[in-house]
Amino acid sequence: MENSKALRSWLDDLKLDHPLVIAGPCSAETEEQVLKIAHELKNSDVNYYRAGIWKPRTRPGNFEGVGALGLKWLQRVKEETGMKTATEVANAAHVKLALEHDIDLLWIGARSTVSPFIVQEIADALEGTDKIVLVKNPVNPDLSLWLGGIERLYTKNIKKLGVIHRGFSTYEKTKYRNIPEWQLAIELQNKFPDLPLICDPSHITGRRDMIFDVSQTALDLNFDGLMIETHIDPDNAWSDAAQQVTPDKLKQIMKDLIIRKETDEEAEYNTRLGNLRAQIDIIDNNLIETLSKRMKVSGDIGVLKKQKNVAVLQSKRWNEILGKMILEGEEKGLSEEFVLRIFKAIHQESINHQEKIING
Ligand SMILES: O=C(O)C(=O)C[C@]1(C(=O)O)C=C[C@@H](O)C=C1
Repeated sequence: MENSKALRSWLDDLKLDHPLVIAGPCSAETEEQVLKIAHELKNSDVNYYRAGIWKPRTRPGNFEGVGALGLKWLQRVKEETGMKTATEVANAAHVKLALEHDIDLLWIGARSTVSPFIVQEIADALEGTDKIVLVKNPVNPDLSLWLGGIERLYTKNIKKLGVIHRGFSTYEKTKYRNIPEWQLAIELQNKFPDLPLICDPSHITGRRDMIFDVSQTALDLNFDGLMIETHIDPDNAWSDAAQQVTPDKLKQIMKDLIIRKETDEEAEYNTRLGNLRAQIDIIDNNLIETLSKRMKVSGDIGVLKKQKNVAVLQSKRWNEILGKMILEGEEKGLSEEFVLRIFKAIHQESINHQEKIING
């Protein structure tokens, strides 16, 4: 699959003057709940009304969705409010039912994207559809697997495609439910600049008080839209209560978000930007120069260690360096997380370099 302008034509055809918004409850619970939220969202920026009908839960015994019955409720939403509808599908049977109920947008969840068998089954069932199909990232940060999902759909002549970034699972405790790893989304944009890219801040944060900030970051990174879980009574939602917002809160978020343009043609802006970018170019060259010098010294240490038969990894020395650099970084306004990432990468490269020397 190659990038092409045609990939974003379904989005362009909507002629929106704001980011695409997909909102609605995590799960359809009752007909009344689904309709009540929908009516609250009717005259807002929401383009697609979402509701989970089949819910993949981490452990059995939790609410697993109302099933096909909920699709009828979504049909009523469309009839009564005019909003288009969206739901998650996870197998061929779901696809069949969703198409029979004229759901406008289907998405493949993170736990399905990890399995090429499931994605293929869904792609086969959707062959040639003119519905919009979005693929959430797999739970693990694997860009090829994510794009593989899109390619399986594309090969089945499904042309209204897009991706949803919902963050990645991690064993580490972080402030996020699923860490954003924005770098992956940036890489994806580099490969497929015209593939519509939606952010799901609800699953990234797992907490409603962080949704605005993550949404703003997404827009600053040129995302095309947002999927935000919205519930009339979030605290008493049957699933993912902590991350849902009320319809009023959603409207406020949409109002407060700043939408920035991709670039500006004004001459003074471009001159100043050009000057600053020239500075960045020089600094980047110096960084490479410095890193290469460091690697040469590391190589000399490797030669020395080889002569004396000493192990490559020296944890005590390494921890001293890390501690010092974190403090140094802090003084210079660099976050601990950033310093750790950079120096871990440098250390790994230094080890690889010495390994080659010692075993060469
Ligand atoms: O100090 C050493 O012994 C080195 O080999 C250098 C270095 C580094 O790159 O800073 C590399 C590997 C060791 O684990 C510790 C530090």
